[in-house]
Amino acid sequence: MRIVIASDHAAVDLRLEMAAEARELGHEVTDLGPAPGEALDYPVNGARVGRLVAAGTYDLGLLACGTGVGISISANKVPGIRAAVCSEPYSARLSREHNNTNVLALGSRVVGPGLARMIVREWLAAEFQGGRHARRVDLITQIEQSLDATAHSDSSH
Ligand SMILES: O=C(CO)[C@H](O)[C@H](O)[C@H](O)COP(=O)(O)O
Repeated sequence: MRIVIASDHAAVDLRLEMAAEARELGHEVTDLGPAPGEALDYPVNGARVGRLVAAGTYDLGLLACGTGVGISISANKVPGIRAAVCSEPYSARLSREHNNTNVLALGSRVVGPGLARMIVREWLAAEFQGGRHARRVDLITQIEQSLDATAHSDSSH
């Protein structure tokens, strides 16, 4: 898959680790930086990755900042982006299988390099399961499009 990756200044080392894992798994990875020592505010790269994935230039995005929170919030402001910040592999896998996430964010001050690689591996291996999950992801899209569908939705199983 075509993957775009970026971070802020707080997560350069973790980003390089994540990129290496994705490349070792055979993915084509484009790294938007920043370079070590360069200061960069997380919304800038959260939005850049979000826009590139939403436009279809890349299939998936990987992000990292100190906690993964700020950069995932930023990516999620781009319509079409479902970014999840994860600190263990189970949520990462389920975020793909159930929520069809297209961006994964990690925190360099939260997870170490080994765990980060495991989370990235799990997320990239997982596939959206569709079915009842597709209905829910469609509802998320409708919220994004201000259609207010959740106000009238049947929330039964
Ligand atoms: O945005 C964050 C929290 O969601 C990240 O942790 C940032 O990397 C952090 O705020 C950067 O802080 P710093 O003081 O500039 O290192």
